[in-house]
Amino acid sequence: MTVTESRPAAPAVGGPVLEASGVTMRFGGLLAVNNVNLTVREGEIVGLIGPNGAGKTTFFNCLTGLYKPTSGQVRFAGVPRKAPVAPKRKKVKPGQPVPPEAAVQVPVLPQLSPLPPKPRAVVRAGMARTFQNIRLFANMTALENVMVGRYSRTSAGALTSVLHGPKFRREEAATRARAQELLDFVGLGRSTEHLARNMPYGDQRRLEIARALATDPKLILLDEPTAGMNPQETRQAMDLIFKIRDSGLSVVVIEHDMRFIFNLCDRVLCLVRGETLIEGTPGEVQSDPRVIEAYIGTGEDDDEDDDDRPQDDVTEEAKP
Ligand SMILES: Nc1ncnc2c1ncn2[C@@H]1O[C@H](COP(=O)(O)OP(=O)(O)OP(=O)(O)O)[C@@H](O)[C@H]1O
Repeated sequence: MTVTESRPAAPAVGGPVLEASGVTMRFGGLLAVNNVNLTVREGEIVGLIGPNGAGKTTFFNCLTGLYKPTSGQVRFAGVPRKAPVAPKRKKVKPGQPVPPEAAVQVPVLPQLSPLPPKPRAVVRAGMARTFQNIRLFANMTALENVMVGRYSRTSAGALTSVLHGPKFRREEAATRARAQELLDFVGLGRSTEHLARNMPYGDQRRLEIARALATDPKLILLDEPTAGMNPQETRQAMDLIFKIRDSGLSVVVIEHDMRFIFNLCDRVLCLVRGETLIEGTPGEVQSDPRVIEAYIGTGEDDDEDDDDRPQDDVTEEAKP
């Protein structure tokens, strides 16, 4: 398995941004992730590979704080990560008047796919992520999708934005301008007014990245960013990730496409059955016979001609 091509020279790598030590995650009796360590430095692109069910997404979820690991620790910018905690609701006894704050109904956005729990908690930590399945707001334009990502960064917040309060109006112009800038950055500058549901698949993935970037993260985590892409879209996705890295961010990426990973990443962590098989440079990982062995018999390959493009992914997820 030798698939490394020439890649742009990486800028100097800085200090640790993300440090995971001894991360373990159990689901009942199932040990999905077992004692995994990973350090991601400033300006680094780190790949996470492994056969199906190896624990990649679970580990990702522990890194972002979506899951609280059963044991181990994740530090971001030196600060321990905490899993998001749902806000407590005031209990109302039967027969008692409902307090105004409990009676407020959050307006339903023109729906939309489900958002992960407490995305703002992840954002506040300076991390952003995309998901395996595209989670765009199908009936919103590209610009609106990115603006929604940006609202998690503004003091007005998503609720105020929907209600069009005065604070929202003050911030809207800046939000719109930044969203346009990000669309230009990911190569979607001409698709501003296109509805997400009508955009080509590769563009939808770019749009997701633009929305994640709208939160001004220091680290972006991409879960299978090229799933279902054709070779040209995959090449463009690689160029975009290099561009993101060159803009000063660190990147962690899960992918099944080995050619993509080995050409993109500075370091690669290979998980098998929840445990670290090897962590090293692309050269070290791709020449390790255990990595090849781990994939044999799984039915997985890195054939770029496979047409596994999900159809109507965005509309399926985001149907009203
Ligand atoms: N919420 C959950 N509850 C119970 N088991 C889970 C849960 N999430 C994942 N698992 C199990 O944990 C193991 C690791 O799953 P995970 O999705 O992290 O693997 P993966 O490497 O990301 O796989 P794939 O490449 O197929 O996405 C699998 O056996 C999976 O069935």
